[in-house]
Amino acid sequence: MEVERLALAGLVRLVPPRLGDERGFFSETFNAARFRQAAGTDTVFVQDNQSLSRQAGVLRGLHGQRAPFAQAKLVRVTRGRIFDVAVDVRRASPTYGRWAATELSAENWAQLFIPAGFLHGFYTLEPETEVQYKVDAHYAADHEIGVVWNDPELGIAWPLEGGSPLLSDKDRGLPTFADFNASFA
Ligand SMILES: Cc1cn([C@H]2C[C@H](O)[C@@H](COP(=O)(O)OP(=O)(O)O[C@H]3O[C@@H](C)C(=O)[C@@H](O)[C@H]3O)O2)c(=O)[nH]c1=O
Repeated sequence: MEVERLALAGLVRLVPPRLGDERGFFSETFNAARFRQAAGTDTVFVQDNQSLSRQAGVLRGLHGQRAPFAQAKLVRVTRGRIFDVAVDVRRASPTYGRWAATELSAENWAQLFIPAGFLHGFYTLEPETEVQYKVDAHYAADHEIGVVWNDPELGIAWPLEGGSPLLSDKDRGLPTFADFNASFA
């Protein structure tokens, strides 16, 4: 397994091996023991999620959940390609408010582990993009938190292609990072 630690502590990019033969390939996309060793975490996942985005230029994010339902996520792409982003909103973190990104695709087979305490979002770079991710806490609608994708203070360099991204109504209405911070004051 290829393991790369990204610039923000705890963020890990993993590429599990693919064993190819004339039929195609086989891959252990999640192996608890190998994952624990590679990511250096005791995370126990309790829910698997999948989304399909019909077109390139769909943006979902930036999302998280408040304690006690904060979620660590292990994200991968089984069809298409995304620009995947994590924003550090761990209150005591020296990198609070900083973001990191990596490309995940069905082709590169990479996964991103995002610890609890980050916001997560992605932008689809191809049509019919299928994202699958494991989370370590159940969905809790009344504990959802978020920040608007284009917040100027965060300054995420989304690789926008062809104008405005396609967003949900909920994501269009997310607060700025300043308002998000004020809600903790
Ligand atoms: C996230 C989630 C949503 N839902 C429901 C709520 C709603 O009716 C429908 C679609 O939800 P959303 O619009 O929030 O879906 P989406 O915008 O794809 O939200 C996801 O975005 C990415 C970036 C993440 O990191 C995820 O954790 C999640 O927040 O699915 C669940 O039932 N369980 C879940 O775990």
